Amino acid sequence: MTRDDELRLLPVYRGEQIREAEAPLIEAGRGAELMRRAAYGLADCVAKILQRRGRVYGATVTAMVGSGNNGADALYALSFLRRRGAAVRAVLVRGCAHQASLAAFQRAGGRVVESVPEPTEVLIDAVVGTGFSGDYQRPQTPGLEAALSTATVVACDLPSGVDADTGQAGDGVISAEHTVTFGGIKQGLLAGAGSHLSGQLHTADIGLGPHLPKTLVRAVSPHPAADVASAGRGEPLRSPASTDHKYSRGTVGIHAGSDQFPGAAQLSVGAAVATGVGMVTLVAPETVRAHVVAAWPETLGVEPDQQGRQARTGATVLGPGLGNDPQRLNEAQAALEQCLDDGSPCVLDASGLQLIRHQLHQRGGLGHNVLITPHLGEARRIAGDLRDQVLGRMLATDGPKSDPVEAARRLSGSLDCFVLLKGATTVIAAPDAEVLLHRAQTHGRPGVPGLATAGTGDVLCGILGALAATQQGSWLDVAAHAVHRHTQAAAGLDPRAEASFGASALIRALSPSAVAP
Ligand SMILES: NC(=O)C1=CN([C@@H]2O[C@H](COP(=O)(O)OP(=O)(O)OC[C@H]3O[C@@H](n4cnc5c(N)ncnc54)[C@H](OP(=O)(O)O)[C@@H]3O)[C@@H](O)[C@H]2O)[C@@H](O)CC1
Ligand SMILES: Nc1ncnc2c1ncn2[C@@H]1O[C@H](COP(=O)(O)OP(=O)(O)O)[C@@H](O)[C@H]1O
Repeated sequence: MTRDDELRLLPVYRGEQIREAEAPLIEAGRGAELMRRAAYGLADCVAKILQRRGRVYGATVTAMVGSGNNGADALYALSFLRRRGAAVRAVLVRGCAHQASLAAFQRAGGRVVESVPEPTEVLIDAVVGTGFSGDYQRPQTPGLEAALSTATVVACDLPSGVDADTGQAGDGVISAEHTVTFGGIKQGLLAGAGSHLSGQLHTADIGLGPHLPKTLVRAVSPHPAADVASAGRGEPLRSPASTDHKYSRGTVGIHAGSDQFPGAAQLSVGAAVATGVGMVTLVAPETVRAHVVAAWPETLGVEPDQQGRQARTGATVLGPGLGNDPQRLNEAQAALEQCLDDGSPCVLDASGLQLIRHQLHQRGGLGHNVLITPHLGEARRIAGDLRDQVLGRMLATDGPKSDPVEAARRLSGSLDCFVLLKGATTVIAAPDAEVLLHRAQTHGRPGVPGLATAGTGDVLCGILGALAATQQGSWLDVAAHAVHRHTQAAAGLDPRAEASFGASALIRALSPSAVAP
């Protein structure tokens, strides 16, 4: 287990990087050893699932086996399971299979079948792994659909038909409850559709460690693969010193809310207060301030035209609920320019993202003190402003070029700022091409769907502002902690992922002792 203020960072690879790492070992004649280790890892995971369901001896395990090495891993895994007394079956989806593994499977007592037998307790999906290309059609094997409603599905390396790099997947891909991935976590298991199709992730160490390249992409954990030997630790959060006063602890200024959207200010301010910060200043019109200060009396309210006379805050949040009021946007523009001049951390969210276009004209980019936090739709609008069609295609939800990881990286490079692309997996990209992926999950399983509700982005802004004001790390570390806290609070509120809470409940979950609005 990690401490709350500490994050595990796990390396994440593209399929090609794993293949390159395997190549010297295969050339040295160690391909069979890699495969045995992969198969052992898969069999071990399946055996644990069977033990939880009852017992391994006598259980039925069926694999959908393709003609490449991915299918071979499954055939060897079935041979291991046969030795522990399981009844093992293989459907040869392409009519043929890797010869040595098929021979071993049959020697062990496994049976090749034409349909998925009933009952099948665990179904292994091993049609295609990193060798996948083109379109994927789900096998039309008799009994498969029936088995999918009762069996636990375990994907071998990655669900068949998921792109190992982008996570893109067609309709036919079978959703796995578990994926046992070999050598290192593939990007496609955490991005795009792959992030929810892959289920709970397990990493089998097949000895590639010294051959794996340094990767610029890492996953923010905890998740069950946190036992990966190469896991690193993120910067821990700094607690306030006993000698701190409110100014030295860190102050955040939030430009949020309008007559149309006063609630956004309340959510951002409340989240900043609950996260913990020396002082929260809200820059907003009187009607909004009255509303927010009634809920959070510790807030310092400032009239927008007085903002220049206030002491500067350590971090600034610009955007939640500002709407399209030109005056409010001009005020936010002035605050942004001040941040760009003094280099203090600044978050641009929601309406604040409209300020980007002007800055591009003026300065050609934003700067490394700025973090923008678009969701996919907002990122597509920015791609339009940039007239970047390639980026637009990468940001399509399910188009052939959809690639959220590369999209966030490209946006970060174009704007010369940090990018936090929100979604079920949040992608945090730095201008130097480093990327952190945070898959929202509950007990290791993908999905905190309760976050899909209006106002949770405003809460995230408040957390980001408070952490930026009180921490010294780079935006990459601060944003990872913020997204993690946000998701943990939601998962804690909603352990069964029933999506039954509103954004204001998240604030109380961040700090139960914060005054309830
Ligand atoms: N290298 C190693 O030693 C190690 C590799 N390891 C394992 O190997 C996996 C990679 O194995 P791989 O390279 O054999 O590719 P793989 O994923 O089995 O796919 C090739 C097969 O898929 C088929 N196919 C392709 N596209 C398709 C489609 N659209 N729809 C349907 N089928 C399609 C293609 O058929 P074809 O089109 O050529 O007839 C071919 O038969 C990797 O994920 C890991 O599990 C581990 O054991 C560690 C050691
Ligand atoms: N299905 C989901 N699973 C996990 N997190 C989600 C999901 N949908 C949305 N989120 C998270 O919820 C937040 C929503 O932010 P945003 O769309 O800006 O909301 P709003 O503008 O209404 O406050 C983001 O942090 C996003 O990552």
